[in-house]
Amino acid sequence: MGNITKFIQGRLRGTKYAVKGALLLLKTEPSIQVQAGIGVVMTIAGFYFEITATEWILQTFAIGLIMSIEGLNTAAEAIADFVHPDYHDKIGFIKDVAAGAVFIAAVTAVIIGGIIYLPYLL
Ligand SMILES: Nc1ncnc2c1ncn2[C@@H]1O[C@H](COP(=O)(O)OP(=O)(O)OP(=O)(O)O)[C@@H](O)[C@H]1O
Repeated sequence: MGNITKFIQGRLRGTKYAVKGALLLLKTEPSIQVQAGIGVVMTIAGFYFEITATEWILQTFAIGLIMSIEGLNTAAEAIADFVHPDYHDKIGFIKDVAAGAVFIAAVTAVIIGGIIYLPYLL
């Protein structure tokens, strides 16, 4: 088998696991389910207000940003619980900063949403 074929097969396998992980997140993580729901509502709002292409890009980016960081937060929490199931200050720090990253993404998304929709509403 050629190197290129092996390379493509490896990438396809990687994509399969990545899709599996994304579906796992959507099936099992309440936070991601809420964010996906908000993403659907914002997409409907985008069609309703007929937002511009640039606004679609910003909105899609904001939704993707928050959901991907939430996924990393879930992974960090799972690693923390696996390596140290008991209470520990370091585990608390790891979980707090991971949650802080999601918060920063959420604030960013709210600001982007405000910039896009306030002119349509006012
Ligand atoms: N093992 C631990 N040691 C120290 N502090 C912890 C530990 N587990 C949780 N905490 C503290 O409790 C907070 C919440 O932790 P938890 O694992 O319940 O996350 P969560 O935000 O509720 O998770 P989810 O995203 O699943 O809702 C952490 O941010 C941390 O401050």
